[in-house]
Amino acid sequence: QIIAIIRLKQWSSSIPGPSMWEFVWKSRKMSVLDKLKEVHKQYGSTFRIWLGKDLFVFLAEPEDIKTLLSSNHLLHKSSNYKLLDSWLGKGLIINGGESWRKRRKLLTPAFHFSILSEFKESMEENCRILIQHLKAKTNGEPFDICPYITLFALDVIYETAMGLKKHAQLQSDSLYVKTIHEVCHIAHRRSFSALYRSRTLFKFTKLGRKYQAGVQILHEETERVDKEDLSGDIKEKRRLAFLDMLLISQMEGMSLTDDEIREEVDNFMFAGHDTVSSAIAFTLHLLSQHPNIQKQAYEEVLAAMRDGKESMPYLEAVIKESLRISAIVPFFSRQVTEDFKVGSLTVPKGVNIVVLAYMVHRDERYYSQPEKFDPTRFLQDNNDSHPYSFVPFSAGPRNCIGQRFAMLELKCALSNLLRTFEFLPAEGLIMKEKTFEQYLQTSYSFYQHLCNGANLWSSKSFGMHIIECLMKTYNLSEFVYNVPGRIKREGSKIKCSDVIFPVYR
Ligand code: HEM
Repeated sequence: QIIAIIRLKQWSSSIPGPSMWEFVWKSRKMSVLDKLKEVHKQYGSTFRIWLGKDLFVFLAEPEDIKTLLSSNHLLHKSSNYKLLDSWLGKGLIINGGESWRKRRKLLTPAFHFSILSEFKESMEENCRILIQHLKAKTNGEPFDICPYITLFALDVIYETAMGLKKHAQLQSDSLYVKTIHEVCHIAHRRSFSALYRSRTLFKFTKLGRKYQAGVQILHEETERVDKEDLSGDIKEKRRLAFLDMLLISQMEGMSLTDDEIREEVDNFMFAGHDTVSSAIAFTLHLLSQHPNIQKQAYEEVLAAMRDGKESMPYLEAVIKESLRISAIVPFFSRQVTEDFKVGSLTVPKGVNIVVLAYMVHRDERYYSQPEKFDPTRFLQDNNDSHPYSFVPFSAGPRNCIGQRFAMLELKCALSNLLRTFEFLPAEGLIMKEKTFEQYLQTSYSFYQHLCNGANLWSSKSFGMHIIECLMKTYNLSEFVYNVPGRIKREGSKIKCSDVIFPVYR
């Protein structure tokens, strides 16, 4: 292995990129995405970063991305994904090669559009619950809408994956709901920490033990539903779910074992809730900042309801533009298992290649004023665009299997929410990305001290009080906050992910 690493070191010396020290040290002070943006600016659209013994080559050129994603040979995920294997096993997300191909073939019919319509009822019903909760909060005070949306998305995926109602929205203190949040947070933290990335060391840390205990709780829940489903014990059950389809295929002699089925359901639970809830939150956030766009979307939603039409092209463009700017999955990667030619590079076995969707979506050749939120980009026929300059769901054989499901859920949630509420930005807060991330780093302990047990955004006056204190302490002339989903500090009560002020229409 040492010889292989030395060879890769030699090969990578001709590719520009920062040293690991420079990257890790500097990204301590800013978000990883901002750091990648900076590296991209400095070194160009192909650059490399060594993280420990792993070499990552980043691509942000649509033509290179096309070569990579459309390959039928490059089907293995990078070493990064292994951090999740104790939870997700050999499910679709991290599995590779022939084993992945077999499972993907089995699971694809479960996402056929005729089956997806079965899930619409569950989405609508959960939207009604979400709206009831938000109505109760619209008393003139700004509040963080994110936790409500997360619970909504969790209920939808739980119901559609397992066929049962979780009622996360009604019982947010349930063990399963808490655990899934905790495990997601730990997995996120782990991927950016040199200490926690080591499997052996992680196991012995407090966080590692917490993670393992959480994974066990999640596995037990999926196994319980799986067994009950097999024995026909579930009284409450009434909807067809992904799990049923997997069980039917098992009965019909397809070769998925009980454990494999459990793994796939865990994968849907993971891939299907945080992505969708972040996308809804981002979109509402952007709409709250752009009242004219919100108005146009609202009018289209009303007209569609009046005319009994399903099609809402403007709302769809809003969603796409939001997915472009936010890039909910900002990068994803593959491991090269045999020499692979991409652009002018012949990438040797063992290298991880990363698609930097976040930067591709900001390529000025395809998106003029890329930071501007402008849904009309997706309404015009743009012959100059490149099909691989928009890859929120990835593309090619390993694209997102849940893409249609996600779009259906996004349209359902956003049309219902827009029909009922107007979303306003919280007063006094200006959105700027970078500064706040840097700012959080420096003021973390101060936040902990101030927030001490309270939800930062639970009341406007408390939020404003904290902001004033921070501004005074750090001698700042303006307070800025990040886009939703980017900043979620664990352990503290900081929740600046989405401060939106909904007004009941
Ligand atoms: C806005 C919402 C979503 C976004 C932006 C999104 C994005 C993505 C992306 C970029 C990938 C490729 C990741 C990679 O190559 O590492 C992916 C894969 C995947 N997604 Fe999604 N996703 C969304 C929602 C969903 C939903 C709702 C489900 C399930 C119901 C789902 C299930 C999966 C699965 C199972 C994979 C792995 C597919 C494979 O490798 O064969 N996703 N998603």
